[in-house]
Amino acid sequence: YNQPSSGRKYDLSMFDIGRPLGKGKFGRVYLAQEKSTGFVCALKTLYKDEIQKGKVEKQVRREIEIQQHLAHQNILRLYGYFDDAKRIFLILEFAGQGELYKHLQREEQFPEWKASQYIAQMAAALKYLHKKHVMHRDIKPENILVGIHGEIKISDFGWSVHAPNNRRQTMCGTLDYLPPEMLGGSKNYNEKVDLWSLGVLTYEFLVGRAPFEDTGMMTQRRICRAEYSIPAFVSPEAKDMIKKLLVLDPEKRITLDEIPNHPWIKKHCVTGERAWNRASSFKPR
Ligand SMILES: Cc1nn(C)cc1-c1nc2c(-c3cnn(Cc4cccc(C(=O)N5CCN(C)CC5)c4)c3)c(Cl)cnc2[nH]1
Repeated sequence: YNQPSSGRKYDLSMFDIGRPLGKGKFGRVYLAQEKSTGFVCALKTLYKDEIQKGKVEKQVRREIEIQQHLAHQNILRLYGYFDDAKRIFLILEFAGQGELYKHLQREEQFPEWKASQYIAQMAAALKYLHKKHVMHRDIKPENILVGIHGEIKISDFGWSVHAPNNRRQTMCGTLDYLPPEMLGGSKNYNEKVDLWSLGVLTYEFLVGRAPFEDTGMMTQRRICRAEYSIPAFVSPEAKDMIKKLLVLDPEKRITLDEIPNHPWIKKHCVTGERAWNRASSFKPR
């Protein structure tokens, strides 16, 4: 296929709309096929009145502006967008295995080899983002999709901004993933916020719940003190990785460059021959 390009002008009549794939706060996502090329994509519809009511025009504009200029295998592509009287349409990459949080709910916990490969892919995507001085700021399972080959793809750039950021953000949704430096509305933080969230994500992949999960105020207090415990079934290498990400001082967190060489990543990283064997012996569950 030749994929849609952001230079072209699109309208709804150019797509055959398929089944709904999911829904979010401001609209739904549909499976769609671009008629002239047969290209399969995900069409995300956002209702303009909902966006105005939710006062998130700036966020949507930023999501489009940022995601449109990104091209990485672990970041969901935004090929283009168009609008009609009532709706904005985002032409997104179709992720063949859907939403990661549903996989995590079904499996409860991921085996260490799978969690390790997911975190290696997240680190590669974040390294690409940070090189462009973009910080995501909302890394969590609900914002990650799974591609047809089981690779993960960061989606939903509604909270991403260009770093460094000194704008106050009203937070909604769970506090579980917020780093200490973003709590209490402090303004000056940088890309290292994504490293803390990567630590929370690693913990949740392996344990099946977030490390600071608690009632409102208690969650904030436990985050600010980095108060969490890791169950005994978690391997020493994985424990070490979590400990090196969930560090209060952003400057003391393990860096994205160091992650690929960490024992927990090297132990499960599958490349070359072994990757081929694993893939060819794959038996669907
Ligand atoms: C389902 C499914 N099954 N299979 C086999 C494949 C899929 C599939 N889904 C997608 C989806 C998809 C669909 N819904 N969603 C969830 C969704 C839908 C609409 C909006 C949101 C949303 O607002 N988000 C903001 C809040 N954060 C937390 C969250 C984001 C969020 C994403 C996309 Cl975008 C691309 N490819 C897909 N492939």
